[in-house]
Amino acid sequence: MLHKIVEKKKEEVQQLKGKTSIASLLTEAKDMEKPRGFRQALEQSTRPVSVIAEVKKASPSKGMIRSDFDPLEIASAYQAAQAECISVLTDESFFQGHLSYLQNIHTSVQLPLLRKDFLIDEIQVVEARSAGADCILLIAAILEGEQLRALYQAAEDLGMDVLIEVHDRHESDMVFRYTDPKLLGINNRNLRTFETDLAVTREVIADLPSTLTVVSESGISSIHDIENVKQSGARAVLVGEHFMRQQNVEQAVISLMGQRGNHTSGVSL
Ligand SMILES: O=C(O)c1ccccc1NCC(=O)[C@H](O)[C@H](O)COP(=O)(O)O
Repeated sequence: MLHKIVEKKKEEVQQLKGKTSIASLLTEAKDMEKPRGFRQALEQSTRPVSVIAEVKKASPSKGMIRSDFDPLEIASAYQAAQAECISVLTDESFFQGHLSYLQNIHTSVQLPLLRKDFLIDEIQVVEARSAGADCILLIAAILEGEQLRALYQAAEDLGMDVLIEVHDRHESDMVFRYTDPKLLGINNRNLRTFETDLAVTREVIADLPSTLTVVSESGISSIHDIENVKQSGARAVLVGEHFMRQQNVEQAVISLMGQRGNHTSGVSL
C-alpha cells in the first residue's frame, strides 16, 4: 500500500510542478500570517495528554469511515471541544481528503493545523504552508535520510513545525542520524498489515530522549488507551477514526480527553 501511495505521490508532484513552481508557491507562503505554534500547543496544554484531532473521511484500512462528512463542521467541533491541534488529511486518492479542506479550515478555525499527507518533495512542503498548514508530517518509512533532512529543513525555513513519524527503532535511529527532531510521532499502525498495537509506542519510546515530545498515533479509542500511552511516556495522541465514528464529535473529544483545565473526565494527572 505504501509503495502504491508513493508512486501516486510522484505523479502528483509532477503534475503540481507542471501547474506551478516552488518560487510562486513561496511567494504565496510568505504572504501568509506566521504559523500558529503547533508543537507549543501540544506541549503547553493543561491537559495531561494533548490531542491532535483528525479530519478523516476514509482510509485504506477501513474504507469509508464517515459518509456524512463536512470538514469545516468537524474542525469547528474540534475547536469547540478545545482540541489542542487539528490534523487534516489532504490526500484525495486513498483518504478522500482535499487540499481545499485545509485552506477552508485555516480560514475559519484558529487551532494549529497539520497537513496530513505523504510528502516526498519540497514543492509539497511549500504548498502546505501556502494552504495554511502550521506543521507537516514526514513519514520515515517512505523517505531516504537525505530526503528527510532536506524536507525537514524546508519546513523549518518556513517557520513550520514538523511531526516525524516512525514505526520502529530502525526508523527512529535513522531520524536521529539525519535530523534533530522536536516532535516525534510513533505510529501504532503497521502500514504493511494495518494492524494497530499500542505496545509499539512503549517499545519505540524506550530508546528516545525523555525530553522529546512524543505523539502516539493511530488505534486510540478509549480512556484506557489514553492511560496506556501516557504511562509509556507520550505527551500527545493523534486520533482520527474514533472521533469520526461518533455522531457528536465535540462530545467525543471531551469524553476521551477531558475538559481543558477541569479533569473531571478523560485521563487524570
Ligand atoms: O489509516 C490508515 O488506514 C492508513 C493506511 C496507510 C497509511 C496511513 C494510514 N493512516 C494515517 C494515520 O496515521 C492515521 O490517520 C492517524 O494516525 C489516525 O489514526 P486512527 O485514529 O486510527 O484513525
